[in-house]
Amino acid sequence: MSDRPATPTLDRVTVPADMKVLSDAELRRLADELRQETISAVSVTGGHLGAGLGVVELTVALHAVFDAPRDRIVWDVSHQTYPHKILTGRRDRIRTLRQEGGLSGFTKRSESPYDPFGAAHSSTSISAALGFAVARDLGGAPEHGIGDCIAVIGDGSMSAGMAFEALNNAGHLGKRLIVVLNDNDMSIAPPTGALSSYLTRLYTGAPFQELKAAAKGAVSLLPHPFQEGAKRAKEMLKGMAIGGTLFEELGFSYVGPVDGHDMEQLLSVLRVVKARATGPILIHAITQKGKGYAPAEGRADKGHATGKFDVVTGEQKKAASNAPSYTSVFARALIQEAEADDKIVAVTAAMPDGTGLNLFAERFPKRCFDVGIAEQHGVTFCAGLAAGGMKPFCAMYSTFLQRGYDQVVHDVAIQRLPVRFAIDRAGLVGADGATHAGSFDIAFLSNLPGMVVMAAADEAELKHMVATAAAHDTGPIAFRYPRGEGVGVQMPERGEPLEIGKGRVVREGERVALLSFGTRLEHAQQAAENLAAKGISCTVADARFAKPLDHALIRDLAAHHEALITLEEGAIGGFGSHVADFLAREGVFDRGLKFRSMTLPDIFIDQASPEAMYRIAGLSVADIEAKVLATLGVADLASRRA
Ligand SMILES: Cc1ncc(C[n+]2csc(CCOP(=O)(O)OP(=O)(O)O)c2C)c(N)n1
Ligand SMILES: CC(=O)[C@@H](O)[C@H](O)COP(=O)(O)O
Ligand SMILES: [Mg+2]
Repeated sequence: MSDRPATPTLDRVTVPADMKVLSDAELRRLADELRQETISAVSVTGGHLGAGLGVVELTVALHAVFDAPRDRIVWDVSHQTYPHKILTGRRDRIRTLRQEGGLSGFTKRSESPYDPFGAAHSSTSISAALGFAVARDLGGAPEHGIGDCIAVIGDGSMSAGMAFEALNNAGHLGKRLIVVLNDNDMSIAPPTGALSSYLTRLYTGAPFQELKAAAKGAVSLLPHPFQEGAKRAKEMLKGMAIGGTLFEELGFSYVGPVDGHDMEQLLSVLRVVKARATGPILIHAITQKGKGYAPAEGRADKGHATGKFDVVTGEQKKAASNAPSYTSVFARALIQEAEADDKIVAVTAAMPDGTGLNLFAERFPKRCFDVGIAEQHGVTFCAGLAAGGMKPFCAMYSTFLQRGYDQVVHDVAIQRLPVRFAIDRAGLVGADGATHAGSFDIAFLSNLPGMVVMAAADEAELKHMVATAAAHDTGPIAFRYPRGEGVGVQMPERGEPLEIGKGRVVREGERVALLSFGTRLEHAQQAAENLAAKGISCTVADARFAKPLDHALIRDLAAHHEALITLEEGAIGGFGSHVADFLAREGVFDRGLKFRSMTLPDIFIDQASPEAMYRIAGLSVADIEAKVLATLGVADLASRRA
């Protein structure tokens, strides 16, 4: 008969308090079951798999030793928190991850008291945990108090400036603060940079190997009662500390490296740290991304993110599409331009695959730079490259470019340097939700003097915009395009530079002008078609530029239509606002033009399918039709939305 209990250990744990009665052996079993449950859940939802699998033991050990939610465990990025969610009262909803109305794929304060801080962008955890520690010492949260403050940060996220700003401040303040460096030697892609090499040296150096072996040997020699106890842990900890690390120079005690999959080691070290830490302490845990699931371990990205998959084979279920992705169109167009111009270089901040620059790097390894998770540096690095006579394409997701905004203003725009911003994931992105939506770039770029801001209406337009950016040497220029596949239009052989500040009319009509900026054009055309069937004739135009605006086109549309409606997949304050401002200055409203702008609403939209998000945003075809009808005051103002 097996000595395995009939009830899985995981079924006995709803919240971390349930783990306090488990033995170390049971905690080990819990970790195994948690790993299987994580794989099973992600197989039906899709999402971030590899990072969570790599921290299963760490998650169990942290919750076993510390007392969340009083102790604040702050997960960096938080794409690795599915196991944490399962152990903190959310197992019954774990198969709703990243779906509309379901659990977020990241930590979220409104979702659970066990998520003390929301994240999704990287490298914020040490700052936030330090904030909690200082609040604790100043008597914040008097109802329940604040206990230990723990940041769990990956090696990739540690490369960002923000993480070092926080270490610098924490080392100076000297508060009791625990940082767990979860080092799996991976970012989304293999990590680049000198810090990554340094971390690798810390755990591959001979002294560590000897210490690790010694610690392991010591465990088996100890009498049984000590094996799970603090005494052995204390000894182990003493043996494993290596002096003189960068972290110690910054004022942290450094513990490690520890094997982040060895529950014995983890529990021992965490218990001692809990019992003895006085100031800031960094625990260096070595883990493996995708651990325990062969298909993830075997993939180049270690199962970083996945669609729904078959658990047995690891095979992903893919939606069929004939159109190329915008990302791949951008990458191929840039390669074409770079073949003709050796001054073109490309920069990514740790997103080579996501931005398509992996393809560029294969073709031009010396002209492609992955700067790590360092958007601020990436932007200013591009400014330097441009000042030095190169033609840099700074390829970033809209949401991550937010982090480099001061650099866009101060280092690029004010100096009028010709940095080309290729802005991927512009607009709503689906399952990653509000943290990853590219909502603000039109607004935050279009208000900068001298900046050219374009949006591609389809993949052919994107190709032309890459060519336009390559040819534009007199100042900064940006072009935005969304996540996912293009419209399926005929692709030109080569991109042709567009005339700066010139839009185009794609459908001639009479009563209403729909002026679109970006990929809403397809929906505007569909709405115009539907409205034509109802006897309402619409002109549809593609603005192409939010800056400079095509004044002649806008004047013409305003002069010859009863109503003008702008469309964009961006927050208020962007294209529509600039058009409205222009029309107001021209006095057009005084002459009775009916003007409306359709933008993203003034809310953060949670995760959902892209279609649902457009519905929530009020930017679907039906919404456009309803807006036209309501603007004209036509009887069938069926929709409540308009
Ligand atoms: C500011 C910012 N830039 C880029 C990203 C995209 N991103 C998400 S996870 C990740 C890799 C993080 O690596 P690491 O911290 O080592 O965690 P791991 O996935 O290896 O567990 C990146 C680049 C992000 N979330 N935030
Ligand atoms: C956690 C994170 O920031 C990335 O993994 C992001 O989810 C990638 O998004 P894409 O799938 O759009 O590349
Ligand atoms: Mg990592």
